[in-house]
Amino acid sequence: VKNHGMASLFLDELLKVSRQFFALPLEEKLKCSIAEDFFNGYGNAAVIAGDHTLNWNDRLFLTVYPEEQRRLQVWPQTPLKFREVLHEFSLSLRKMLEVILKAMARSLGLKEDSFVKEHGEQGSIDTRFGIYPRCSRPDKVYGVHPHSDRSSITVLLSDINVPEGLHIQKDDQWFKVPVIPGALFVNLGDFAEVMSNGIFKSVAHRVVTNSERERFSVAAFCTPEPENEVGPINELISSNQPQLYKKFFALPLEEKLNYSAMEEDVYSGYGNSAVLAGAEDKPINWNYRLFRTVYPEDQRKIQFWPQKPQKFR
Ligand SMILES: O=C(O)CCC(=O)C(=O)O
Ligand SMILES: [Fe+2]
Repeated sequence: VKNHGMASLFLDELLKVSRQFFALPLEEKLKCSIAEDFFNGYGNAAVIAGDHTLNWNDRLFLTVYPEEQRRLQVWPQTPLKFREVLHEFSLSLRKMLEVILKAMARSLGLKEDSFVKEHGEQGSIDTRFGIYPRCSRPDKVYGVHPHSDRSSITVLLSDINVPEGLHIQKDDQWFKVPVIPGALFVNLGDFAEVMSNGIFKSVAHRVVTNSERERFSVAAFCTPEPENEVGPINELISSNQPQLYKKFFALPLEEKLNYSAMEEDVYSGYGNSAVLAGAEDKPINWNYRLFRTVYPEDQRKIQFWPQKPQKFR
């Protein structure tokens, strides 16, 4: 995407503060270590060996929107301009997100604000600053494994000094994403696929490593409000286009009960959270939930994972 309202000089500045942050001594970076939410902050991507190739990068995650969810205690104080630049980036991202969601809706003949509404005013924007160090065995090691993003859209700024890094998959083939100075790359994520009832595809992508130069990137993941159980827009469901994605919590109770919490493992499963009345001034919990252990993989109880909606697993 070009003409996104962010000047080239500003994007250069964004990559510059990112480079400067990662160039700090480790003790300095560790001041921004992952916060108590296990998400915001500095850390490296999980390196899970086994028979998998590794992820080879360092990253700094910072939620920028809604503003009250910022955890400023892990926002870098050096370089000095970091916070200001990130704040400005967040304002531009908000505008860009709205323009893109509206354009996506129009392109499907929907009311302009269909996706904006599904997304909600308080949808989150999480930024991820990443560095992929030089790697002597690019044949063995990914920067990031093939995956799709959980976002509705992801906005990506790539290092203009490194012509190759990100690949996307189409028709079982991998394609290099070109790096165009001044442009941003927009990836559709899982929520775009769900909202559009499968018309938009959540694109599989990966990052390869490089033995010659390190690479930087800044990604911004835009995700619907967590309280919204997002589903396909009604107008996109018809007899020709059956609903591909259902809302788990909207399923009939009998169906949800197929995934009830299990006696031998009360943690994994669907059920409502304990309503502990007791002391009169304590509020009670009022929600439904489905717990499943996902890792380690050999502890998954796959027989109790929902088979509907089809994409759940
Ligand atoms: O660094 C990139 O080019 C993309 C990273 C990515 O796909 C991710 O963090 O989800
Ligand atoms: Fe991604």
